[in-house]
Amino acid sequence: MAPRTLYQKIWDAHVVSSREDGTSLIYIDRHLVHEVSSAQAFEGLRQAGLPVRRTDLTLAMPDHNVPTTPRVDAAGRPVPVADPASARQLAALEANVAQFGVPFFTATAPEQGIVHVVGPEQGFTLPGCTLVCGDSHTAAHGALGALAFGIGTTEVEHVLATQTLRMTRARAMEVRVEGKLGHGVSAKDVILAVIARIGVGGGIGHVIEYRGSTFAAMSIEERLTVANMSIEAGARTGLFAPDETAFAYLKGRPMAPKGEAWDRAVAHWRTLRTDEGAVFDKSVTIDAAAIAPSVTWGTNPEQVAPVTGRAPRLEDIADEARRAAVARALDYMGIAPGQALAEVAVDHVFIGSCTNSRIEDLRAAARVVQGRHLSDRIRSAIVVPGSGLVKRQAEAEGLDRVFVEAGFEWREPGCSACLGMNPDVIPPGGRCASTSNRNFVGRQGPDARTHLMSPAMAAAAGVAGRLADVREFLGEPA
Ligand SMILES: CC(C)[C@H](C(=O)O)[C@@H](O)C(=O)O
Ligand code: SF4
Repeated sequence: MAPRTLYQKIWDAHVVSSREDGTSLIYIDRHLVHEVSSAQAFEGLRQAGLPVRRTDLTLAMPDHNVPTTPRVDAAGRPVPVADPASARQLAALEANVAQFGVPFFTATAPEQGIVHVVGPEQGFTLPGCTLVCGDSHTAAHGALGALAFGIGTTEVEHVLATQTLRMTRARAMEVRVEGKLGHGVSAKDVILAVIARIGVGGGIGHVIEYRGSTFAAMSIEERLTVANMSIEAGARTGLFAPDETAFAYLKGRPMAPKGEAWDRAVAHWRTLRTDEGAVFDKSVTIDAAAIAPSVTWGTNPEQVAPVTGRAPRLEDIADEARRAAVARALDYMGIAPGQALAEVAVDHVFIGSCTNSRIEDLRAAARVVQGRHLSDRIRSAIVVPGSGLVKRQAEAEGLDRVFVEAGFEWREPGCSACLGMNPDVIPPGGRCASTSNRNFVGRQGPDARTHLMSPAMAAAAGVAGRLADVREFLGEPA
């Protein structure tokens, strides 16, 4: 057989049938469900009189709309959700999972959290599986070697009913990063550098495989950050070949295989790598040493620069359309062309989202704020763990105290200020140092301004009251 990429191998293993028109029916091994993209899908099943075909391969939880303030009162009673639209959507999910028998973590379950944090954490996400969710950041699960796609509500219904999905084959792209990352440089800086290089359309039509020594040295949590943002480069999804790091991460997780089944699974997972000589349709290589702690200055994730740098000067941009787009972005962001980024004052901090709300993210942020306090300029600063288990772990390590003593609020798990679908909204004109993945116009609230960065950088921005270089807050490199 001709040498194949990892993507081809997982795809080939899941084709149920192929059509002349180039589409294939793909078997889906795992389906994550949240409240925003599932209501119509369940309604469709109801109308067609269909059950959920494989409830055992489906897992649901609320994440987008749940408030991140306490969910039970002092007497242990659930606190009602104030926003009527959110309350309706959350109630609909609860009713649907009950009617169709779908496994469910309620808003007060210790395991509840953002689907993309909970899936890997529970061992629901496994190497070589196909995984879907009605959510664009499903690409995250590629960190464990799952072929993971964000899908629309109609497709959610199709998967619920049939456990299959009709898809066209993508092209394969290789993104290589080689070498050791510099002091204070995180996985978030790496994926922002990748997007800066290939552009927000650079991955269109492709599945990205992340390769090279820098990625091989990353933990699963760091890989989750990288794979998560594949979609921000336009890619269909992102993938890492599962390795010893992935197996060690998964071993003993509640939903991972056990005993002999584990040994068989690992033996299979070891075959899941791109063969020598397999050809990628596109390939880029980035030198790890060239990546700096970075912040976005604009309104898409490719508009990013080292924090020591400046916003672009319009006269340096030859292309007229690009110049106009940059001018519009800077105008929205309230940043002058050529302005030094470290001069930009910040008034909100958000540490959370499926990109950066895992335990390692919280540790990295806590390391920066330990013994320090938020600047007087900061109007709101929240830390939102990605799941109840992350929250509990952080509390066991005393990280909640570190954040609270520094002036942060310590919250319940959910999507929170990543997008304005719940009470955690940045006010108009507010400027937020955010560990999320999208800095689009109005993403965190109408007229709110978002600067994407790593957890350590967001912590540094909170302490400084401006965009700040985390290296000034860390000790000398070890
Ligand atoms: C609400 C949901 C469907 C949406 C998505 O598809 O990604 C959200 O998670 C986002 O990040 O914008
Ligand atoms: S945390 Fe943000 S990006 Fe992730 S699923 Fe929620 S809203 Fe989407």
